[in-house]
Amino acid sequence: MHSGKKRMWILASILLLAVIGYYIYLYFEPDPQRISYNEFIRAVDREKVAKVYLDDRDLLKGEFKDGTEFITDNPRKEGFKEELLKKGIAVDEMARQSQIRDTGSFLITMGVFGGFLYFLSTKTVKQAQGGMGKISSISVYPEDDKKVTFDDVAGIDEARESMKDVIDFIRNPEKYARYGARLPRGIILYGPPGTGKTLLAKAVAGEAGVPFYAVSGSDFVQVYVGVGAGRIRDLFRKARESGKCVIFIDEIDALGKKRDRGIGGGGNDERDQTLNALLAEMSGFRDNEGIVVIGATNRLDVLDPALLRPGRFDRHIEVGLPDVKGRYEILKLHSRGKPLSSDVDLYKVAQQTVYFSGAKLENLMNEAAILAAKRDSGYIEQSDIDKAFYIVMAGLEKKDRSTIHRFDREITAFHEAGHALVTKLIAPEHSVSRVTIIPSTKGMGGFSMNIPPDRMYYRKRDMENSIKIALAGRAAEEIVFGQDNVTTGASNDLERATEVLLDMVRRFGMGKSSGLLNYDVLYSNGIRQGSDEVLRQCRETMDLFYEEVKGLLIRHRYTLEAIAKALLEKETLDEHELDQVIKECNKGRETA
Ligand SMILES: Nc1ncnc2c1ncn2[C@@H]1O[C@H](COP(=O)(O)OP(=O)(O)OP(=O)(O)O)[C@@H](O)[C@H]1O
Ligand SMILES: [Zn+2]
Repeated sequence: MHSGKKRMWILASILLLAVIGYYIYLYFEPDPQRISYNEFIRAVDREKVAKVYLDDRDLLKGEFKDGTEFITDNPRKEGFKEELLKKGIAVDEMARQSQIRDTGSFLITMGVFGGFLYFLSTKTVKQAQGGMGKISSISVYPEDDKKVTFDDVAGIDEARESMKDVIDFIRNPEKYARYGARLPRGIILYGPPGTGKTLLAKAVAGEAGVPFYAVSGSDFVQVYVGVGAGRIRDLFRKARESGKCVIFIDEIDALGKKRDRGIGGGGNDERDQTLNALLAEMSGFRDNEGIVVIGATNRLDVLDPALLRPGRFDRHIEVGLPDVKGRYEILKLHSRGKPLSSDVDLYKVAQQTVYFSGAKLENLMNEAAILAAKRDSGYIEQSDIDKAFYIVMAGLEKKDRSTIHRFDREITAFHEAGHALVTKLIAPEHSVSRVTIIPSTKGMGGFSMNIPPDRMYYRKRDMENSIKIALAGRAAEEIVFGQDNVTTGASNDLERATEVLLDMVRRFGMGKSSGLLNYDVLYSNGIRQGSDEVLRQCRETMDLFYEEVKGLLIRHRYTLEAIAKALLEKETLDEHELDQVIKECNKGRETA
């Protein structure tokens, strides 16, 4: 929006200047003298006329050989042009000035021209934002919205510290040159979406007080060979003109993906050219230039090694999901300027938002603020944050719950009860901070918030448990409602379970018969034979786990039903309430 407005203003100023300029020109230009047709004929005979502008209007304009202009009546007769030409007079049928003279048509011309300019600029900006236009140049503007500093970045302290050096490099490149230090030219920030990579890059520019140029890698991948490379050169030329600066390339994997070494790995010419252009531009920096290129990607391991070599993007900084303390800091930051009621405990919110990225946390506080504003009671309360939590997790709560089929509610209750109960039984170190059957517009029936303890490494057991917990929803459905009544509600669960299992077998050497090989490495070297074995192993293990979970739930069916019943009643259970239900059941069993 911002830059669009700016463009409009620039456009308007150009038009205004052009109109003013035109009138000044009119004012100073001597009026051509009006001569009669006879005078004109005489002048022609005496070979005084150099040029005639011919069209089919009443008057025609011409130039004498001494450069002065005249106007006379246009005879509009056939053969007139030929007569003139025979006498050595130039005839111009484009009717240059006479047309432009006409201010109306002049304005139209300018309008069209301006519109064209405007069209061009919007188009290129769209491209910079991820469009797929095919114009060879790319427009980048240093972003001039509110300056971002390190104060705007919270909860990712390590990444922030690493970036502090970079600011000093940009500010004092001479200092480092004096010591013969090679400056980092390229830095890769990698980590999950929404963790603040863009924010961090912006903050570096903000702190160093230099312009920030942002593009996306996908803008450079074009259909036509050579276009992307041209754009890279454009970008760097622009950046160099401004001296010191930060160039940010989001989604750098789009142009620097590993080349496929597998069967038929011909590669992609266009992408290679673009990548080569980027590398060439980067090695073209002088060390004291103070230009730093920051690339961002979700995965470091997919990048072409050529990109990561020394002298290129040789600094790799992880920007991970924030831990509890980090989440707390981010929540505090995004509560600035928001009136929080005294019942809000941000630390508790931080505890309940495991796996939330900075972007999600920002979103959470924003949704809470919107809810509070709708209520208009002066403060954001804990209940607003709770509601916002569901909105962020699963889209808006469905307004009209009465329309939900009773059967749906029941099956959801058992599904979620299954997840919760199996967690409590096999992985008591997890906390189950919420279980709910409140449906969402995104179609998720309900969910349970399952928080594994923060650990550096995960044991095989932990991974197996997370698979079993994921399978428990479907298992509960099957036990209670029968095999024919299981629902599609488990699709996310199965996806997650499959991912974990595949990782175990393929990457971590945890499969029973698949050995310690890393199958990703095998595949990327063109060895494909193992995949049947991996698949067989995965299926076998999954079936085994599923039977195990079913057995577990059958043995604890009484508790399962109790949890489901409590869910149907209250819709949401927190950890304490869940523990309470389970305890009651155990007591009942002992006395019975
Ligand atoms: N560490 C953080 N501290 C404060 N705010 C954050 C943080 N991380 C994310 N945010 C908020 O989320 C928004 C989006 O983050 P940003 O665009 O920087 O993420 P990203 O890692 O670049 O994501 P993507 O990989 O999707 O491009 C930021 O503008 C900010 O409001
Ligand atoms: Zn589930």
